[in-house]
Amino acid sequence: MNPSSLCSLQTFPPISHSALLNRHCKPAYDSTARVRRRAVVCAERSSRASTRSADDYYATLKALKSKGRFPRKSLGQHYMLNSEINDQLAGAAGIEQGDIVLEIGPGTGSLTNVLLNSGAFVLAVEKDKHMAALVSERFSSSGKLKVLTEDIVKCHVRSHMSSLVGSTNSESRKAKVVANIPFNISTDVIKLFLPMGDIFSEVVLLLQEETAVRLVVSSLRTPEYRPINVFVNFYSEPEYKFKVPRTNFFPQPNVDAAVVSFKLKPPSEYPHVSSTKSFFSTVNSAFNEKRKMLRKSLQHICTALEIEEALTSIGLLATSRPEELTLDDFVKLHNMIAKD
Ligand SMILES: C[S@@+](CC[C@H](N)C(=O)[O-])C[C@H]1O[C@@H](n2cnc3c(N)ncnc32)[C@H](O)[C@@H]1O
Repeated sequence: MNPSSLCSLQTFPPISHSALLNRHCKPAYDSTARVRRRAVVCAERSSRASTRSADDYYATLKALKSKGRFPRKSLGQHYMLNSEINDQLAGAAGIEQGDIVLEIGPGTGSLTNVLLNSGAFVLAVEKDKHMAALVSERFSSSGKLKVLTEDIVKCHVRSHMSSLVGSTNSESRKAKVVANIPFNISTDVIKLFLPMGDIFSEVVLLLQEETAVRLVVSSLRTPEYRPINVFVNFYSEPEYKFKVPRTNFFPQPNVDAAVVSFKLKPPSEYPHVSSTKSFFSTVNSAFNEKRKMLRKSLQHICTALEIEEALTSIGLLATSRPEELTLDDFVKLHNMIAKD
């Protein structure tokens, strides 16, 4: 087994917030101390091998302490301790020299480091002003990082990206989003970025595993199939990449994570609907009362008879329920019954 595969098996025990801020804090158990010592050896080996500074457990604590910070739950601050996973995240997005990458929530900069080392120009959007300052200072000499202290959900992504693409002369290549995001803004981030296939080619996210499965694997006729699945498939080709056990984060969350890549469709490849607003409003209405047949739940759009006729003309049962329709079925149904 080579040293890098040893690193990937490394687990990191949780530590209390008070211990984090305590200068003289010592691990409570011998076994914990051994695990942590191994983590440091591993990090030293990989930094010797790759000339990258490691973002291991101790480096993360040190970085946080330098700003007098401890992880905030409200901001979903679970920092990545395993640089191999950051390498794999960047690898999943195929990051290469000259790419423009938007990173959401750089935190201490462990992923930012990998992205910059891959030759990308990074626009990092960080809500926590202390972490934004930390990451700016850390990479101040790179000349390839711009940090915005903003909430990504309220950020004017398009205008920031267009000024960046202009200034870095990369008009021909689309940008990418690569991020380990707080779990509580996953849906907002997906709704914000998936319809941006005109400026981004892919969005690679580290999500809560359950969310990752729900977005990518949920299939027809299962209780998990929801309007968000129709949305995701409308704008992208999603792929579940790999699971990331919770032990790789500090502090350790209560759930595992997983990496998902969304290859964004260019607008010319979106399914043809008269209006996306009216399409998604139809899909949402269909799922509002999931147990109801579409001929009932869509009666605010047209009569039950018209819905039955539309369903049978596209090869579906007149009694169909929403969880039985693929994206393509919804598109056909909408185009037959929509009034706009
Ligand atoms: C899960 S941590 C990941 C940190 C770092 N990328 C890593 O992998 O260790 C999430 C980061 O997102 C930041 N954050 C939380 N909510 C945000 C928001 N709405 N907009 C931008 N950044 C946010 C947090 O402050 C934190 O730094």
